[in-house]
Amino acid sequence: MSLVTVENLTVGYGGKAVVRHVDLRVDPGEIVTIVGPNGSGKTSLLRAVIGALKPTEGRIRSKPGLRVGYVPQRLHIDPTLPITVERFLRLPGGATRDACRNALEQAGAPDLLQSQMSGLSGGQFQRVLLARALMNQPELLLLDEATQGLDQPGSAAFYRRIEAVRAETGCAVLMISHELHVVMSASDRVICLNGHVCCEGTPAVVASAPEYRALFGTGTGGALALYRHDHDHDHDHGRATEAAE
Ligand SMILES: Nc1ncnc2c1ncn2[C@@H]1O[C@H](COP(=O)(O)OP(=O)(O)OP(=O)(O)O)[C@@H](O)[C@H]1O
Repeated sequence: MSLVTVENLTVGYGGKAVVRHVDLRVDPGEIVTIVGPNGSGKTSLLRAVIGALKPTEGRIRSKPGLRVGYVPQRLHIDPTLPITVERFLRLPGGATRDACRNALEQAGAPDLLQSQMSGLSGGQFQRVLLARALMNQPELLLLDEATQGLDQPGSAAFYRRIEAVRAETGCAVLMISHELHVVMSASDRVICLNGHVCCEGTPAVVASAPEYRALFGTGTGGALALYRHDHDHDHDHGRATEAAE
């Protein structure tokens, strides 16, 4: 059974539709990436999936009792507020210190427990947000451009961690990214959105689709070659994938 099924979804603001007639499915354990230009409705689609935006048409069905973890695009914390990572992670539901440690380890940031939130680098901050999303052992992890502001090696390392989390926990991932060339190797399926679904399929199929190239140009040719090179072999998802981090 799919974790989430979106059927003929239309959502918008003040009577103006920004996403029209979208079908989408996320199955257990798969990584699905949504790409699309600015303003194409990616965040609105994700907000509808988490129930924060009501459909004007169509419907969204979730597996009963589905545990979801959400990593937002950005989160503002008052820099003058003294709050440690542990306190931040324990805030919502009074989690134990061990649970915080485990989540930080899964997020690839095992040493940050006592760090001040205001002293974290951009990459560390995103790892902490990932840890927070992992606290309730989600079956579905939702990421909204979770690497915004990170440099390319930082983004690539983050997405390698996401792949490792999937391998370790078996969770499915639905994520938004501008950087198809960075997330390609971490994605099973890609959906290209521009108000509606322009094209979808494996990363290689989408990167070479005329609809995708019309939106993003042909500059992904090199990335596609890289992807093909990297994927000229079988994956062992059970193996640690972060040796290069
Ligand atoms: N709260 C809101 N009220 C009114 N319009 C909104 C609201 N949020 C988004 N929109 C509009 O909906 C459209 C889609 O926005 P959305 O944020 O979903 O796109 P996006 O693909 O995630 O963009 P980006 O890549 O820039 O983050 C945009 O035209 C935006 O201005």
